[in-house]
Amino acid sequence: MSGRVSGLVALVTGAASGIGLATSRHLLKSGAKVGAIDISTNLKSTCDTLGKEFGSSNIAYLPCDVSDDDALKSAFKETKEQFGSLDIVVNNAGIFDEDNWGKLLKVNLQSVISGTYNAMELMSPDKGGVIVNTSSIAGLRPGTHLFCPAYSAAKSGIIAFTKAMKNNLELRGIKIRINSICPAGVETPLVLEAAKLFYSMPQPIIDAVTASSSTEVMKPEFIAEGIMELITDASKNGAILMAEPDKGFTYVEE
Ligand SMILES: NC(=O)C1=CN([C@@H]2O[C@H](COP(=O)(O)OP(=O)(O)OC[C@H]3O[C@@H](n4cnc5c(N)ncnc54)[C@H](O)[C@@H]3O)[C@@H](O)[C@H]2O)C=CC1
Ligand SMILES: CC/C=C\C[C@H](O)/C=C/C=C\C=C\C=C\C(=O)[C@@H](O)C/C=C\CCC(=O)O
Repeated sequence: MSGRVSGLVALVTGAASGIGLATSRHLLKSGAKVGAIDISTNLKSTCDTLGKEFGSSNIAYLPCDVSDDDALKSAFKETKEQFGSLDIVVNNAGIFDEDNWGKLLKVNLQSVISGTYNAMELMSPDKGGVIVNTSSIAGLRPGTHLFCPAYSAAKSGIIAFTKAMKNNLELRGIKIRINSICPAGVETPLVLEAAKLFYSMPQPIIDAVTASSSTEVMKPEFIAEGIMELITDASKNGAILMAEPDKGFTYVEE
């Protein structure tokens, strides 16, 4: 799968808000059909709004808890059944909840792994496809994200999984590309949760994080542009794309 997304079928998790919503909108604007997965009650109104703008036959409303493997598999199958194929998957849903780290690992890491296996099962062996997994700069720099160790572990896990799976797919001759995006702070409800925890930390932690990380936030639409690049640029496979307010987009060197 490379180049234009017009006429292709995409599935986005966490589609009701923030980066997932901006990415779904970008895909629809570019002519793709989108299976929109989210646990939020806002998903219905989000799909209605997107349907009015881009055509209701181009969006599938798929309420689902991504940490429930069976429910996630059904939602993936439903997308293929409704639209006839599955070409693009953005495993993006996530939470910021250090206290509930068991749940965090399921939502932020397990669902990315199960989403990837679902995609591999449903994408066409001839046409192939592309998967983008939303990690975080916290996954690349866990040592500076000392206010959220479990979140950082989940996001590091996504990067390791993406790199290993890229080699796995390539060596088996499977025509699926897999990439990951690693944003720093993005203006969404999730970063407000992060800020709440961050400002409750002891002063030495606040000082250490502030000294090492940007306090600026980016717009979700900017991150969606990076995800679209990872989807459409056929040369990107196993790519880890960082997005930072001061530097913009940079790829992690191998
Ligand atoms: N906002 C930020 O600063 C950054 C966010 N990220 C990552 O980007 C991804 C998207 O987050 P944002 O757009 O920022 O947050 P958001 O809170 O705006 O969107 C996350 C979406 O995921 C959904 N979701 C949560 N748990 C779910 C579950 N169990 N099943 C299905 N859907 C579920 C939520 O309902 C929400 O619509 C996450 O993986 C997050 O970790 C990465 C780096 C920075
Ligand atoms: C931690 C909250 C981030 C921004 C809120 C506010 O705009 C300013 C906070 C002041 C200083 C802290 C900045 C720390 C930033 C980071 O460490 C970023 O990488 C964002 C961290 C977590 C958000 C979720 C994520 O990166 O995946």
